Amino acid sequence: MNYFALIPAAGVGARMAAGYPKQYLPLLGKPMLRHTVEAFLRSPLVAHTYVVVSADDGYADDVLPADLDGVTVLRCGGATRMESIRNGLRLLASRIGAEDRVLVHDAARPGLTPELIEKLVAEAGAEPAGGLLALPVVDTVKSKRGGTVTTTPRDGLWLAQTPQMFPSALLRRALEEAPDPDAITDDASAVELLGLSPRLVEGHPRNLKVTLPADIRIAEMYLSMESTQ
Ligand SMILES: Nc1ccn([C@@H]2O[C@H](COP(=O)(O)OP(=O)(O)OP(=O)(O)O)[C@@H](O)[C@H]2O)c(=O)n1
Ligand SMILES: C[C@](O)(CO)[C@H](O)COP(=O)(O)O
Repeated sequence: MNYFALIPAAGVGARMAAGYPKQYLPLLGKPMLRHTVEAFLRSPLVAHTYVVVSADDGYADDVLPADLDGVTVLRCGGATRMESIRNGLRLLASRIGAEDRVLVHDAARPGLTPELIEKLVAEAGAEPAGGLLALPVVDTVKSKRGGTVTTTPRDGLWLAQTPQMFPSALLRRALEEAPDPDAITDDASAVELLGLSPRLVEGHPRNLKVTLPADIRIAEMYLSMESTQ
């Protein structure tokens, strides 16, 4: 069994509003996507990394040149994150075996480390339903429906991170059969819809998703620190 990384990197970064896709923003002088890919290139567990970009992407060839070993750029991005992943899996059907594990990881989470990849694989590599990094909720959680505000018990609540790792055949089936792919914001939820429970593996705050302008400084702070502890 081999482990492959699949990185959706075809988003436009509307909430970042940088004027170009946020995965190419410099963090400590290096493009975000390059930080993200390097976490997988540094991991001895990962056989190969595939990055999905949009067909008209004008940045990826500079950030991930063709002579960079261990990574392949696929120009098959879709209109949503789910579509980009599904298109990537379709292209890779002959290269990734049914029981091989696919680690889907957002380009926009550059704080991932080889140690976090190793932890995910150690704790969920043998799980038939796969697993994902996630963080237990530590704040008090409020719900607002119309004008009514209530407090939701935080026991058992987790915030999903990536990588999210599944046997490739299971992930393919989950994404192909998802009734409303637009409503699915992570891969695990497609697997949950098949009646399965992916394992939650505690991640780390450094693996934040860079979404808003304020996240850039936080990501740079974590990237300047060596340890995940
Ligand atoms: N059509 C899309 C949309 C998103 N993504 C990727 O999915 C990850 C998580 O998405 P998000 O943070 O929402 O990125 P964007 O869609 O770029 O951001 P926004 O929603 O603010 O436009 C990112 O690595 C993004 O590049 C993708 O591959 N294809
Ligand atoms: C996959 C994800 O990063 C898990 O937290 C998240 O669901 C992506 O969400 P977004 O709506 O694309 O920002």
